[in-house]
Amino acid sequence: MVTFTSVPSPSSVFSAYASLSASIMLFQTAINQLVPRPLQNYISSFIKYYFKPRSSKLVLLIEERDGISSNEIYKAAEVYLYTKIDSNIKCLKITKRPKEACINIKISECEKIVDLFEGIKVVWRFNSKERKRGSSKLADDDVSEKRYFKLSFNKKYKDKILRSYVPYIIQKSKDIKAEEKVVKLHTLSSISYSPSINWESINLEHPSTFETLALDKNLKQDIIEDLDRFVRRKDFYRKVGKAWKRGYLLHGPPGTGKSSLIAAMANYLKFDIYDLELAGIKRDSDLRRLLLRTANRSILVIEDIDCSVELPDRKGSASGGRSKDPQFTLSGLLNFIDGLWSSCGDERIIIFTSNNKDKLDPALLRAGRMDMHISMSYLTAEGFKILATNYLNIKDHHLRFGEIEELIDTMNVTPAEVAEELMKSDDADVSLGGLVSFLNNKRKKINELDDENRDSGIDEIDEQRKGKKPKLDINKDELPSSS
Ligand SMILES: Nc1ncnc2c1ncn2[C@@H]1O[C@H](COP(=O)(O)OP(=O)(O)OP(=O)(O)O)[C@@H](O)[C@H]1O
Ligand SMILES: [Mg+2]
Repeated sequence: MVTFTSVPSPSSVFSAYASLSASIMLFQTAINQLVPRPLQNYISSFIKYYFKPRSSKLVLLIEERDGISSNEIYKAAEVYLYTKIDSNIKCLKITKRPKEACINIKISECEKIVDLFEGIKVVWRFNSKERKRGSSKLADDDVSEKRYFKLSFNKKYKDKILRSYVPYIIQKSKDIKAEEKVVKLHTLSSISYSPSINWESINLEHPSTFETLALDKNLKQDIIEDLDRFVRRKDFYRKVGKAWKRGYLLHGPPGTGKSSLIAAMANYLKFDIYDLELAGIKRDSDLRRLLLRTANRSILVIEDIDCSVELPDRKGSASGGRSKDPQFTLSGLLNFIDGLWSSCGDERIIIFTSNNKDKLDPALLRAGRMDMHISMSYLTAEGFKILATNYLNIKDHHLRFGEIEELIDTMNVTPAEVAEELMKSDDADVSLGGLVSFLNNKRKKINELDDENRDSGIDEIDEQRKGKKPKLDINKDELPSSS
């Protein structure tokens, strides 16, 4: 809640005010004898109102609470002002609640913070008043504190401050909080056969980011742009009547970075991950409950979707306890998710991963289902350089890069295989030497296999083993472009 108060400006107007008050008193004495009392009062208040000196300052009172609900502007100001604490401040308040991890630092009552917004000077002060709740018979500790900020500035900027500065502070505090947010990984609780299957969470400590991912740089750029577009399109989704969600299908051989990409996306957006292991779910009611308990601004992940839906105990066998239920199919699951998501929840991302796109249910591949199909391919020379920077801190070039890049270009090797070699020693020369041996051995094995195939009359050498990289397969099922 914001309230306005006019405040007399101290020095310049004070003397004028004093002499004016004296004249008013003289005038009052003179008319005291002539004019009846009620009329006197009226005239006096009329004169005081019109001759009172006007202040150029306006103060906004920003109270912590508005009735029983909290005041968003107050909370935002607390977060924002923390970033404005500088060396001029001499007195700060620090607090820490028992369950909090870090110390909260706030400005204290004796301090003021001066801020500049588009050339306008504003001054912030913090105030608090103790007040007893209810009757005077209450115990001493039943005292509440009324806390508020006073934001003062020249009143000619009232509109600018209300229309631009206050929204700016709210947005800024949201950005600061988003930056500080710790991303969580939610997994199904270990008592998987209990009827009360639920999510449990830990901090996602996966360090993967888009910088550390060994991926084609155009593909990386495409993914980042797609995510950015998605999060800023709230109004657009509403306008076209689509649920604000986005689906990605990541497919590619094991060790090409599908899980690492999911972690990078979560770290980039600061979205929590819900890792839904379908094998742990026995009842549709559990699935529905779990999905309903996922939060907004989150990523729902179903890994190895081609395997998950073919579990024997999901097919209605007695052991699965679903013998009378209709078969649990992928399309059923997708419809279920679609239905729930269309009716509740905002800013949701769903990601399916698969090692084999050919095995996938057509329901998943049909147009409009997954918005973006991302093929995670084998390592390229460009990707190798990213891994060398990550693991060995080599930023420019190394003597062994030439032969390594040549080998990588002629065979399918996963980033995971190369990463494992690069971790074997802190010494770059030793690690890269080990990698060259590993790649040469792999090359030799591929050649031997090719020879065997040729001898047994198989002309057509499998493209994968021959060394061709799968092409990037970005199947964007884009929404119409927004204005
Ligand atoms: N593209 C990549 N960029 C950087 N590191 C990678 C990449 N791919 C794999 N790695 C490394 O290999 C490890 C395994 O990769 P990840 O688990 O992401 O592969 P995956 O495709 O999910 O494999 P799977 O199909 O077996 O689940 C990662 O922890 C990471 O160290
Ligand atoms: Mg994985």
